[in-house]
Amino acid sequence: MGVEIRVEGLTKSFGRQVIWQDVSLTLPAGEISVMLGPSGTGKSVFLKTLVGLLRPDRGSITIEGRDVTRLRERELYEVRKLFGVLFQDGALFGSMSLYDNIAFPLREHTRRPESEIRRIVLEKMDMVGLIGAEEKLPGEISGGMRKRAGLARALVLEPEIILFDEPDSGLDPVRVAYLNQLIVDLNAQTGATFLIVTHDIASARQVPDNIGLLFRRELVMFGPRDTLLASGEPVVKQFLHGRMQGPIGMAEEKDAAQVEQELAELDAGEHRGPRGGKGASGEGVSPRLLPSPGIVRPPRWEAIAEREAEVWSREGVKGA
Ligand SMILES: Nc1ncnc2c1ncn2[C@@H]1O[C@H](COP(=O)(O)OP(=O)(O)OP(=O)(O)O)[C@@H](O)[C@H]1O
Repeated sequence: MGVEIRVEGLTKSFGRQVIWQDVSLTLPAGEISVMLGPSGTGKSVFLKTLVGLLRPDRGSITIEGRDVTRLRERELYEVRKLFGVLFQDGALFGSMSLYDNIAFPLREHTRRPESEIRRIVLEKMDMVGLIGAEEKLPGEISGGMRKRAGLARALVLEPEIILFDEPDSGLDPVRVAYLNQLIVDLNAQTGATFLIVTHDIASARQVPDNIGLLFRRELVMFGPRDTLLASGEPVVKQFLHGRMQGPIGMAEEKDAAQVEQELAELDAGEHRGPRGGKGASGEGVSPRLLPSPGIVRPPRWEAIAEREAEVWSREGVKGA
């Protein structure tokens, strides 16, 4: 399971405001990719464009041989069945129990009998650790549980692609750690292609196979996690290490002279940034989060390990 998404030359603007231009990348089938970028760089717009909710100005999005940007509403409806989406707040119906919320896509899009719906809903609730909470209303549970319920709902139609819009927003670090493990486990179990938009650097460092970074209306870089973690590109480095020093400013991009001075200071070791020294900001290629014991790992995990070892030896970076 899991399908590839090939994006070529994609440009999106609203009126005269260009959001991003000439974005090209391939989300490999069955892998986890993360899209990073400062606020307002159009990450959510990117997700909406992939599912055909927004039309780009130019470019193509190829999924199973079809270009999403050129499909009519009827065909788009079919392609959308390949997708499961986890919205920021879980997007649950407040007046429905968790069970009914999770059953909703099955009742809406299939003619399956209630007995089968029950089997599927309970299976997905079990996968996300929500057994026993079937009758709860969304307002009666924590934010973390709501996200997991949203995830169970995104899973019921067995999608080939799952899009996560800031799954970790509003969660404490422990809940984020559990959610990350759940994401890695679900990816190994379902084999679906995952794309996660997040601001959480720790998650971006450990969870994905691939990382992309949007900045200044461009896709600065997209590639294997280990390549980006070892990258010397100033924007990538600043973002992945959560530093103030670098091209990304508080509200606006900084001028070139200021960036140069900050980077020179950093190199000279005069200024270690808000999080302290090298180790504290987690530099280097940190290890991948592995699927939990007992979960059968898809064959690609071996290839990932080989690829990472290759980068480590090329970059001379030691994995932890
Ligand atoms: N439907 C729309 N019409 C006009 N402008 C829009 C529309 N949707 C988004 N925008 C604009 O596109 C830009 C990017 O928005 P988007 O929400 O995708 O950013 P983001 O990177 O997801 O931000 P954040 O990280 O803060 O969630 C913003 O300037 C926003 O105002």
